[in-house]
Amino acid sequence: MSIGEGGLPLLEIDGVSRSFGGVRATDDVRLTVADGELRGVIGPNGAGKSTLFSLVSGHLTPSAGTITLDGTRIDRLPPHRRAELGVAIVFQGARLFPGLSVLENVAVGAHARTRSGIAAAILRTAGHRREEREIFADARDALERVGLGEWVDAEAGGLPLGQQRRVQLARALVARPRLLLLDEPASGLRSTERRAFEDLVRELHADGVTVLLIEHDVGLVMRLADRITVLDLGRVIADGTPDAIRADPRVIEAYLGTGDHHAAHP
Ligand SMILES: Nc1ncnc2c1ncn2[C@@H]1O[C@H](COP(=O)(O)OP(=O)(O)OP(=O)(O)O)[C@@H](O)[C@H]1O
Repeated sequence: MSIGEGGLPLLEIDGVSRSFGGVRATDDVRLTVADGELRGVIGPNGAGKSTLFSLVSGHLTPSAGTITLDGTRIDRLPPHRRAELGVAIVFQGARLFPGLSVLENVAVGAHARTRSGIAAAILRTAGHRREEREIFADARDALERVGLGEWVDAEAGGLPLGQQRRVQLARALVARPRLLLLDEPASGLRSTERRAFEDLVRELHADGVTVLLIEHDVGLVMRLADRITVLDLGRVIADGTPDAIRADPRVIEAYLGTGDHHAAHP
């Protein structure tokens, strides 16, 4: 049995729909991620993966249905409130502050759990200074964890894309998330960078981090995930272990598609 199976539910997406005009981008999606699980979400172009990701991160709200994190409804909360509750996001594409150091970029990720607020930041109270020291210590730990311990002082914008993606991951980890959302984290990476990133996600998962991974690279998801949910035209068409998904005729049809509604193949 792999990690996460049979664990308590952490994320529950229940009957979630979201339309854009006449298009049902997600349609009655149900998906439960267990604590400690690495769940992959795949599907052809336009299947609703990005929409689902935004519904969990809080950048979109559902037209119907509920999303709960460890029993707390989050589907109406703004992204920063979800972050405070433990949802951390690595968005598609690197979005670092290029002129800041690697360490500073990661320290920004700790914002979700700071307590002393803006006034303290301006007044530089003792509490704030202590908090700042803690944040930078945690940022160093997170960078060690992603293999960038030697790079803390480097300018983030000068790093190769594979390293930048690691900085993003560290930035998400420093907030000590309960759920790590990864949106196409391997996109744009060269094959060696891609394999190294894959190993890193595997290590984090082995350490107990719960991950929801949305990814175009089906092979990568098959290798990493405990379970995979397959979307097609906004609906869940399959949900199971990588082996079960690989053999599922509906999945094969959705990808190799007889219909002309699918623009791409895996
Ligand atoms: N902001 C929007 N406005 C209008 N239509 C949208 C919007 N976002 C998504 N859609 C539509 O919703 C459907 C699902 O799109 P979504 O981007 O979620 O799919 P996807 O699986 O992430 O696709 P891809 O793999 O190509 O990124 C598509 O038909 C898309 O055109």
